[in-house]
Amino acid sequence: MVRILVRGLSKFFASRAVLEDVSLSVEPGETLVVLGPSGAGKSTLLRCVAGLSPFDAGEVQVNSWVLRPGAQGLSAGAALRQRVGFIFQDFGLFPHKRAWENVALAPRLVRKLEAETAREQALELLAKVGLAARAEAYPHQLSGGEKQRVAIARALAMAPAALLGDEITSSLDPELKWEVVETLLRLKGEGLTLLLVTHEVGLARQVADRVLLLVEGKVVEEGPTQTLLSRPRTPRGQQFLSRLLV
Ligand SMILES: Nc1ncnc2c1ncn2[C@@H]1O[C@H](COP(=O)(O)OP(=O)(O)OP(=O)(O)O)[C@@H](O)[C@H]1O
Repeated sequence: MVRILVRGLSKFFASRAVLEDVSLSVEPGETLVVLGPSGAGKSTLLRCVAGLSPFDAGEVQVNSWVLRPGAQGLSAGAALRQRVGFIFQDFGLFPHKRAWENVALAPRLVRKLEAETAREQALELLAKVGLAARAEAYPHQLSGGEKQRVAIARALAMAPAALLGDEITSSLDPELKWEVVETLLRLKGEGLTLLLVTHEVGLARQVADRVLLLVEGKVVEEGPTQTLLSRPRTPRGQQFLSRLLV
């Protein structure tokens, strides 16, 4: 079971703060959706939590892994990513590899699984995300929703106890979004800790236990999904949500 804690995280690009004193927690098995407009700092926040980007102040703690400011934090991030899966907005699949090969690659290289074991595991994971019949397809032969589900299966192949997802439904048509939401709901049911960032209120409403609003690099407010989305407490939260819901 994984708990994610972020305390007082700040990050600057040149002298401009893109994240300012951001704190959040995701309890084991909980789904937190960070909601915010374009440029709010959502991707940057997720990359800091995954140990993919250095930050300037604060601390990220994922169970016993602690990431601190500077480059040293990034080497701790490499160990952390063995237990935490990261799903990128653009899927990040290898175009010349079949769906199952994309899923089997990291277990082969990092966990040193035998080829046949890695293939069997990949086929099982593709079945779990509803893609058993598409295992032999190349990414260009898959729809956006299918590609995203292969990316989820690939993240699951490292047996993560938590998944971080960056705008994982934003590029999909409405009917394909549902395929991914269904997959997320299933994973949530299995007790995975999920931290998702998005500008889509619909995704937050469908999967989040709690929502955190991030605007211009600052936490505006956070709370249980239904309460926060229907009755934001702060003027900035009200302003942000009314703009999104128009
Ligand atoms: N490498 C970089 N160098 C300088 N500025 C950057 C860099 N990466 C991001 N930024 C800036 O940091 C701010 C936050 O960007 P970020 O991508 O985290 O926002 P976001 O909320 O994920 O936006 P979107 O929803 O549009 O992806 C933006 O103003 C962006 O221009």
